[in-house]
Amino acid sequence: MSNINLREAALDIVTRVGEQGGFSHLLINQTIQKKGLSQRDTALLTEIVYGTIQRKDTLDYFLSPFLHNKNKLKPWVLWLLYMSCYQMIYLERVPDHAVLHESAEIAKKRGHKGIVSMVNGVLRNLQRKGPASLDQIKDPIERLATETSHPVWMVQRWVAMYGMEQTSQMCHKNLERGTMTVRVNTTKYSREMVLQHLKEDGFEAAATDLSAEGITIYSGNILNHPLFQNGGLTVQDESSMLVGDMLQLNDNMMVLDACSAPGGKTTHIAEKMNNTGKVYAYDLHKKKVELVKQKAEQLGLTTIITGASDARNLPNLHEPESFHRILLDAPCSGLGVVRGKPDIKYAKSEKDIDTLSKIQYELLESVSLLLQLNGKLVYSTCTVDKKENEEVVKAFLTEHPDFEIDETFFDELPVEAQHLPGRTKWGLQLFPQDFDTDGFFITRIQRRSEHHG
Ligand SMILES: C[S@@+](CC[C@H](N)C(=O)[O-])C[C@H]1O[C@@H](n2cnc3c(N)ncnc32)[C@H](O)[C@@H]1O
Repeated sequence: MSNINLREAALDIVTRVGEQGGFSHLLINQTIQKKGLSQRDTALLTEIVYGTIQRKDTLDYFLSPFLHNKNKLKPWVLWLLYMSCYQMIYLERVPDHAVLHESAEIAKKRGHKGIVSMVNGVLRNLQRKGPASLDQIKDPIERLATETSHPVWMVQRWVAMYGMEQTSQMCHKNLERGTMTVRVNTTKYSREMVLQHLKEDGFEAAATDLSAEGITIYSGNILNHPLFQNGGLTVQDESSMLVGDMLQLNDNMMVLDACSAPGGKTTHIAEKMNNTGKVYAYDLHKKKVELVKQKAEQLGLTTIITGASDARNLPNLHEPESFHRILLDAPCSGLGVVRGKPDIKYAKSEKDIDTLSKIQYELLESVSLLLQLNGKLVYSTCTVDKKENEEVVKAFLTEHPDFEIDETFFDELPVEAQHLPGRTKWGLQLFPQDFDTDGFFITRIQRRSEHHG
C-alpha cells in the first residue's frame, strides 16, 4: 500500500472513532482484512491509529496555539492535523517533510485549496515553533490529564482514590502498547512443551509470572502458528488468566460463568477442570453466546453449556445453591483496558460508572443465590474504579451478612501479587503498571458457614 493510501486509511479510522464512536481495534482489523495489508503496513497503520487516539488531548494542546477556528473545522481536517502532529512529534522514523507532503496530498484529494494551505500552515508552524510546553499548565491534575490524554474528571477521580503517584504511573502506562500473552490449553499441551516448540520456531517467548498457564510473546506472529490454529493456545491478558486461577477449580465441579462472552474465561475454566464437570456459560446477547460456543469448539472443550440470559434471571433457570463455583466477570466501564482500547477513556462518563455499579450489584445479588454452602464466587471486572469494584462488594456484604470475603483468596494469590498497593480487605486491584497487565479487580466471596443450620 502506498504511504498516502495508508495514511488515508488511518485517517478514515481515527475520524470514525473520534466522531461516531467506532472501536479502533475492530476498525483496524477490518481494514487489514479488506485491504490485505502486509505486516509492515499493519504495524504502521496500527501505530498511527492507536497513537493518535491514545494522545488526542495532548495533540490538541500542542496544535491549539496554531489553530484559530478549531470548532469550524470539518472533523476529517482536525483528525488529519492530530494524526500528522502525532507522527511529527512521536514517530522518529517518519521525517517531518514526509508528513507535510502526505498531509497536503490528502487535503488536496479531499478538500479545497484553502484547506490545503491551512493544514500546511499549521503543520509548518508546529515544525518551526515546536509543541507548547506542558509546564504552562499549573494545576497538577490538569497537567497530568493533558500530558497523558485522559479526561480531567477521570484523573481527579483516580487521584482521590489512589493518590497522585499511582495515578500518574497508571496514566503513563495507559499510553504504552501492552505485550501479547497467550494461555496454553492444558488439556492438550504443557506450558514447557509449548515454550520449547515456540523457541525452536524462532519466537521470543517466556513464561508469565502470575499465571501458570501464560506465555508472553515478545516477537513472532503467534496467530499464524499451528499451535494456535489447532486450539492449543488462546490470546488472553494475564490478569484474566489470574481470574480463572483464583476460582480454586477441581475436576467434576458444577460451575456458573454468568457473563461469559466472548468466552476467554469460560474456556479457561473448562481447561482447568480437564474438560470434566459442567460449565454453564451465559451472556445477555445471543450473538455473543455464539462466540463462546465457537471458542469452546476451537479448543476442543465439550463441557461448556451455553445460553442467552440476563444474569439477573438465572435464579429462575437453576435451582438455588446449585453451583460449586460462580464467576461474575461483570460488565464494567473498562477503564483498566484503555491501553488496548484507547477510545474507552473518552467515551465513558461518571454517570456510566454509577449506572454500571448498580447493575453490578444486582448481578452479584442474583447469582449469589445459586452458590452452594461451601462454594466460592469470584467477582471480577476490567476496571480500576472503586465504585464498580470494592464498593459493589462492600455493599453486597453489608446487605447479605450470610456472605463474606474468602480470606484464603489472599494467601493463594501469586507471591508477587500479595503485597501490591491495590490489595485491600475487599480484594485485589491490579493496576496496569504492576505487571504490565490490564487493570483488573478480583475478589472471592463465600457463604458464612455459621448462618447455615
Ligand atoms: C467483561 S465481559 C465478559 C468477558 C468474559 N468473561 C471473557 O472473559 O471473555 C461482560 C459481559 O457481560 C455481558 N452482560 C452485560 N449485561 C449482562 C447481564 N445483565 N446479564 C448477563 N450478561 C451481561 C456483556 O454482554 C459482556 O459480554
